[in-house]
Amino acid sequence: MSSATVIRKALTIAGSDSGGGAGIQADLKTFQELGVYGMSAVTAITAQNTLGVQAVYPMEANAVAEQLRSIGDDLPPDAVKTGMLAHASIITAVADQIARYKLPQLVIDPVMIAKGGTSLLQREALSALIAKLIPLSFMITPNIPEAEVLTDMRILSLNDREEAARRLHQLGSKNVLLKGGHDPSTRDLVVDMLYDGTTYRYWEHPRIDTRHTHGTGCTFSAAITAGLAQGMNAYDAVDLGKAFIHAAIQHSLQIGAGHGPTNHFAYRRLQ
Ligand SMILES: Nc1ncnc2c1ncn2[C@@H]1O[C@H](COP(=O)(O)OP(=O)(O)OP(=O)(O)O)[C@@H](O)[C@H]1O
Ligand SMILES: Cc1ncc(COP(=O)(O)O)c(N)n1
Repeated sequence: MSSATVIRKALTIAGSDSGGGAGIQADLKTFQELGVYGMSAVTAITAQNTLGVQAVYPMEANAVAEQLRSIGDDLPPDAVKTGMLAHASIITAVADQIARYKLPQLVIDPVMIAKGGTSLLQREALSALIAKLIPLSFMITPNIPEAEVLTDMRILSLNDREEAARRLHQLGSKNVLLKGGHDPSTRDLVVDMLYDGTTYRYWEHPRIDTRHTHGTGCTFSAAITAGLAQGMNAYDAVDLGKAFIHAAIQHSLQIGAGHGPTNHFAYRRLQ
């Protein structure tokens, strides 16, 4: 690498997954695979493996703020993503530091519940997410259940999705990416939708028949963040994210006795 090479930097603000398939670990692996320097602010430590979440230890909000100050003072990122935020106090600290350092290109993955059912966000934290963080975001990437909670509506059809995307856009996110992994109505396909306030764009992929999908949402939003850090627009970053997550699910890893992780090596090996 020549000394003139520009190093793009991406920051993840998320929980640690000891099993390495989701959270901070998935994000940093994804940044690395996509050629972006990865940084992290840890919001919670989870004891977790492919069988589920055994314990959750949220950080103190001030510990999260201090990590963000260390990064903001010296290593300004080109794009930022949030994952598990656990508590309202952590959300407030994150929003304050993002505003203070004017951190750009914020992608919010509004993580609420782990695949096994463990809550990763206190119910009372929702109003802080909506009032403080979403208005700062460049993109929000809810799955269908998360979008239902944030918009207070049922999403049963593609028309409902468009209505939910409009409501999320009104909350202040410039781009809304509604993920279709949890939509049973599309059966053999997974359909993701991006709304920028004007246009709805769709990505359709064959649904891969696997139970090894631990960390799909984290990995996908990290790949989008890596694309944004490299200067891509919203559409191109989502396109990159889709290619990355599809390859990672197609070649997902059968490790552990439960739901294995996606394969972060797969995209680059296929290039
Ligand atoms: N079985 C599958 N086959 C192909 N693509 C999938 C499959 N499941 C999910 N995806 C894709 O993976 C990405 C993440 O989608 P998903 O809806 O699972 O997010 P998520 O529920 O937030 O993930 P997580 O449960 O890890 O938080 C989306 O682009 C979605 O279309
Ligand atoms: C620290 C952390 N962050 C996010 C998830 C969501 O991932 P999944 O829904 O695949 O369990 C998780 N399980 N753990």
